[in-house]
Amino acid sequence: MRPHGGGYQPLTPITRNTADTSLSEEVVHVPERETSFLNAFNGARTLNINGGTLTIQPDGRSYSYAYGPKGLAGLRYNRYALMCAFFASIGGLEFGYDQGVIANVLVMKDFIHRWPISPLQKGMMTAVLELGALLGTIATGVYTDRFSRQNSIVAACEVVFCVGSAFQAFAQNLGHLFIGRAVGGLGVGALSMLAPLYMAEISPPEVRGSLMALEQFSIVLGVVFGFWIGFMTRDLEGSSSWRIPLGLQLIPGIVLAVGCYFLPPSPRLLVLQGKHEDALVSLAKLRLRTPEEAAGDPLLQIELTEMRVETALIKQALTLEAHTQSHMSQLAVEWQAWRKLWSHKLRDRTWIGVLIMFFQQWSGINALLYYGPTLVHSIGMRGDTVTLLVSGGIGITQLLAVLPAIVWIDKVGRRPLLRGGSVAMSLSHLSIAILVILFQSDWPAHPFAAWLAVAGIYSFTFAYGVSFGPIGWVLPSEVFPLSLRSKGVALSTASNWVNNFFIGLLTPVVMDFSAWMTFLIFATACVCAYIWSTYYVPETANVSLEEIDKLFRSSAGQEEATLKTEIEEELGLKDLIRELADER
Ligand SMILES: O[C@H]1[C@H](O)[C@@H](O)[C@H](O)[C@@H](O)[C@H]1O
Repeated sequence: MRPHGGGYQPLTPITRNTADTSLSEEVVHVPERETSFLNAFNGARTLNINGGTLTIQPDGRSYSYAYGPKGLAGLRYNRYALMCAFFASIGGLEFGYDQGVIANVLVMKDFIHRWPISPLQKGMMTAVLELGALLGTIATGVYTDRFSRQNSIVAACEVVFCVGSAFQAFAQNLGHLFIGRAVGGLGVGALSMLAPLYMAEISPPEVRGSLMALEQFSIVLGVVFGFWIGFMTRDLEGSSSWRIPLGLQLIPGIVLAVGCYFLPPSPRLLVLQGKHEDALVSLAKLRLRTPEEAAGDPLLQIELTEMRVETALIKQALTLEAHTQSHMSQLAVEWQAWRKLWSHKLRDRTWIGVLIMFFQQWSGINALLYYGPTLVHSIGMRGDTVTLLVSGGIGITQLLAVLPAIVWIDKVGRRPLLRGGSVAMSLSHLSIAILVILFQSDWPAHPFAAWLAVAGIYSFTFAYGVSFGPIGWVLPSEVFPLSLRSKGVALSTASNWVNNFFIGLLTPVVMDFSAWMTFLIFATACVCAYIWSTYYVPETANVSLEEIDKLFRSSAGQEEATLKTEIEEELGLKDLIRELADER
């Protein structure tokens, strides 16, 4: 028997008013043809519930649900969640915009004339934002669960980001610019983890990947805007050439901060904070149900109960630890929570969060974004064409590539995209390395080979853009349990910033030493990424966030599994599924 008084309040059992729902067994709308095909073999039943489906396996216990079809078609059924996710992703736009704009600003005539800084200082100007972002990410991981997700986003935008951008745009000396970038970085870091976190928490399982890939869409849209706006203003007279593009980033920051007041709160965070009624209201809104429908809708009840089960499970575990923690300082409790991410139960997931960002960065995308022009320069191309072709082109290619990712990520799943993407990325790097070895001594005599190398850059970028680009922002928010999700995502985002920082630092050094070796290093990283995604990454597509626990069951322990089953029984989840399974 599970010990009682274990720290979670038993909740009112689920009461379902079937009269309010359109529950029918005859399959009016099955999300996937394969599902019904498979069902015919394994005896699973698919029930249609208010436009969504619940598939119950013959054991009467395992189930999966969806509010609509998978992939793009499902977005129509989740248009409100889509709108909210799209809005939250403006946080990513800010992040990409800075990357796009800074490359242009640092080479603008007025800027160089006013502040003739050394290459090292230029590097520091870029890196200080990354370091600020790293700090912002970790700090957000510490504090965010105490507030609503919207308030955290507003704080990141208003207080930190807007102050940072204003400092940059109105800078009177280098110090202002430096401070502006460091402070702005704090906000960028906070937003880069808060937006995916919120998006994962409001998304239904069947379109979660597509909705979350919007983060990457916004980041690269930001890169494209930043690059082209900087490109257009760079010949303006005086400081407006760089003040305008730096100042323009205030606009999306303000739009996001104001719009946040209209976003529904994250139902998962509300459950974690014990506000179950509010969570149901928010969930109903997100799933396009009226409050009256919500009370009797089995899909909503299942989703909400799964969240309650997980929270109860965590609280239970925390109560067992409370004894140890009662004499600990706040700081020690916080430290304990971070350490838990590396406990044997959770470290598989933590590695996934950290490594996906490691491989995303070591694929070499930012080496191309930051130093691509230098590279293409070395293969005999000059002037504006170079910058346009590489920096401008890479942004646009990434933007185009994210579209198929949005369509496929839930249909074919995360793993096939990661595996296919890493093969294509390593082949592209490898061919560039070979071309460099063969023709570096005389590029002008081999224009075809030079263009082939440019094609290699583009094919790499496209492969990255459908795989590690978007999935780097999807996977971390999916794999962690509710109580540690914000810290886990913070750690994974921190891995993005740390590796991003090292790539920026090391690429010019290695490139200077040997261009082909640089590409070979990236090719090797992509081969490792292939092995890793094949053997270590579980498929999280179409699984609810709470059910993802099962994918890691191997490391979660039998004791916890039994406890979970008991809590599911107690909160009525099992009864609800059984009742639905028996209903004729
Ligand atoms: O996903 C993004 C995106 O691909 C950006 O272009 C890149 O600069 C970032 O570092 C990365 O995290």
